[in-house]
Amino acid sequence: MNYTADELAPAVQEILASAAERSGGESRVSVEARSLPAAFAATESRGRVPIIAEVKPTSPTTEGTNTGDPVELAEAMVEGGAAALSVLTEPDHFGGSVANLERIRAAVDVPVLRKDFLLREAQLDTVESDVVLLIARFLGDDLEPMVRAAENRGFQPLVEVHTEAELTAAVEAGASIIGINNRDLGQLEVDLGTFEELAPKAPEDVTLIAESGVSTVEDVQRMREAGADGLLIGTAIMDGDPTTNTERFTGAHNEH
Ligand SMILES: O=C(O)c1ccccc1NCC(=O)[C@H](O)[C@H](O)COP(=O)(O)O
Repeated sequence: MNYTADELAPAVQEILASAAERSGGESRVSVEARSLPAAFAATESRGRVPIIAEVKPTSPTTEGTNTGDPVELAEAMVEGGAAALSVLTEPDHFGGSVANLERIRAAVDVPVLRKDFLLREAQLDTVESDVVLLIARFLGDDLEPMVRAAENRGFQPLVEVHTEAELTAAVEAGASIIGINNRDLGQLEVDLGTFEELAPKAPEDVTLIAESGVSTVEDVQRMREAGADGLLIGTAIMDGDPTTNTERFTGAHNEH
């Protein structure tokens, strides 16, 4: 692993402790993934900003829980023009579930990202998705084998980074989709400057995603100007009407 527990906020320590306890799937999955880069390209060709809209019922930094039907929320985001969806499967701190992901993926035709804290190869076998999140900070030396294990099952791995060292590790692990998280998972502070600082250091041919803390159209424009091919937005889409919110972000003036 790439961290020591006392560097992490208590909520993150709890998230990782419960992730370590969760079992894997009973048999190896094999996925025919819907392409995330192709979905981004299709959205760009319509003059819209590629947004991965997140079905995020709650989180350690969100007040209350959105009890809306996850499939209805997901369909509303697709209606608003989301290029792809992110679905929390973490059950203990984000109100997510594997069942939510299965139902949503069956109901929509855009790529679906599984958002969880995966620590072991067997946990990849819990459910099918098109894209799977691998967090560099928590995988450390296991990152490269997890990237290979995900690809061997047909998943597109999205490797999440927050520092230059993690970005280097993601590139060395062969990641072709990299998410720069503006939220520091150590202390849960958000700074959009993180993406602006790291994006120029990423290889040109990587699909680059700005994650977390985006709440206004100006934030979308800022991330696009800094080089984001797409943005992952949770709270600001879940808070209010998901269709209107997604439409607003996908329609942010496209400077990219
Ligand atoms: O969102 C949290 O509170 C959180 C706390 C601890 C670990 C991870 C957390 N979020 C994970 C995410 O990556 C976000 O859900 C995602 O990037 C969307 O962020 P936002 O648009 O700020 O809701």
